[in-house]
Amino acid sequence: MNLILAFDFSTLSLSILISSLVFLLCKIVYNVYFHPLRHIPGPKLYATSRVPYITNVLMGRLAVRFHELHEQYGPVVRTASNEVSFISSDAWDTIYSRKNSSHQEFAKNYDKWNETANDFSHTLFLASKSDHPRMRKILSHAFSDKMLRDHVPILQAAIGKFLDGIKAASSDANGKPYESPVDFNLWFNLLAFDAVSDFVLGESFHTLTNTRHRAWLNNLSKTWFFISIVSSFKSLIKVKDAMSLLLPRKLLQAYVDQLKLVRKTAREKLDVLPPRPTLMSVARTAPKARPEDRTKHLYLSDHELLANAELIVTAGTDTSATALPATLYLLARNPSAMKKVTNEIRAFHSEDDIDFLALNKMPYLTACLTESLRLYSPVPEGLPRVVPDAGENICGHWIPGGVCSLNLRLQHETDRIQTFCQISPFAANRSSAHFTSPDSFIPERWLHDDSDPSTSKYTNDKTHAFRPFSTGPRDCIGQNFAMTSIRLVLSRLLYRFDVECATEDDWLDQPAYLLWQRRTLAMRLLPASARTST
Ligand code: HEM
Repeated sequence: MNLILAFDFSTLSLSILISSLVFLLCKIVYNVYFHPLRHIPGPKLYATSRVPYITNVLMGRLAVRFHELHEQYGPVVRTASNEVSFISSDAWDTIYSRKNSSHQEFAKNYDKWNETANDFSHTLFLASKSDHPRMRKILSHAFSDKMLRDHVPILQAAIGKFLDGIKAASSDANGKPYESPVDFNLWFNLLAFDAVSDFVLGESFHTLTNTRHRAWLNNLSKTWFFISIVSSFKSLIKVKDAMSLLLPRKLLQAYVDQLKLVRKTAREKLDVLPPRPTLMSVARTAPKARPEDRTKHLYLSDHELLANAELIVTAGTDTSATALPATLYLLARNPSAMKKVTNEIRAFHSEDDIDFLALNKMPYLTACLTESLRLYSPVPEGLPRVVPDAGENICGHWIPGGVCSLNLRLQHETDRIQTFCQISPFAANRSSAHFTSPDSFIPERWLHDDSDPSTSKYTNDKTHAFRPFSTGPRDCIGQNFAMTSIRLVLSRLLYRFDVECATEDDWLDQPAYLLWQRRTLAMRLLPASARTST
């Protein structure tokens, strides 16, 4: 009897195993040879399933791998069974700017992102097609030119603390400055966090001068790592509460606690009229100033305002905190660019002259920052979108909307497997089809100076494919804030100090999990006078 049972059990297990393998094989054969995306160029391995894609996510190599695939297969590549990656300027317009046959927005993949972070579903970043325009309209008041100009003095005060902080950090045990390397990755992170939180909440966490909240910044980049992993798994298998299942409890707790701190501070600001406008106060008072908007539902609920305050502190900090060290590092590695930019900056009579308007007189600095955003886009990975159900023609390729698994007739909407498309800013910006010498730091390519023969070989660069802040209705709302603050920081830093790399390490070579996992950037600080300006 036992023998019969054992036989039955092993036969059953074997049958299940064989059927699963046959099913898997059929699925692979279907995906590669019969799937509607079968004509899209790309490696067969990537067409089989999402597994190769997720393997790259796990290794932190997704952006780099996309770049390699585009170099090999051209501007359109099938990167997973149901996903296609693009890099061209036309693709940016079709996917992100609604310049497509139906003028439809390609939706974000809400399933993938939801649950991955505290309350992001109530923010601009994950707002549905119907909620997004309302939120964006209200919050864009806070990113107006006037707001930005009014915020500059606050930013300048934070930059002053940053400059004092790095000088102190360069001191040896006896307090003698310029003796020890400074970790610019850390210091730029502190500055970005203090500056953005002051802009959003009207209160800085003073991490530049106080070590109390610094642990959070560390946790933040670790959290991007987990959000990236969890969201990729969610695209493979549907798991509920994936974040808390997969994230180590201690890390999840640290992250949630700190967001609570931002949330608590934001909540205290809800009904306080601050002495100067902040993002929260502007977003809060905009509908009151225009009562007619209430009828059009142009307001943010308290819950939405708090969730957005958290999002913007988080999104604004880590992106700016990547662009700053990357630009400084690239300048330090390229002495002729460093010399040109310091000459431009030090042409000002005094550091006090470097203000909002002065930035217009620094075209070479702007070109250096732009070139750094090209080489080392702070958001390197793809910005995935769902192809509308009716399908769309993207760059001459018909990309169908959701298809049914194994092409069986759809019985239920849930049988539909969505098709995704995306552009990875890193792959678009490093493409040899777009840029001459794509891996070199050449700020001159952005200057378009016809009288300078050294720039003429870059005139054919396809600069429209370069969109580090994305494009269309969901592009980066903080891009002017970022460009202004980064240039102010770098110009005052390079006015006061010379900076040199303290290691031979290639700092740009680091993994990315949604954002780059930045490591220590050790640099030597010297007084500016040590450098000749000719
Ligand atoms: C160099 C710095 C920055 C870069 C490269 C950058 C890049 C981007 C990109 C590519 C997106 C689109 C994401 C997507 O479509 O999935 C985005 C969205 C966003 N960014 Fe930035 N960002 C930067 C700085 C900032 C700053 C300083 C803030 C705020 C203070 C900010 C706030 C946001 C917000 C709220 C969104 C969502 C916008 C929406 O969905 O309407 N970013 N950013």
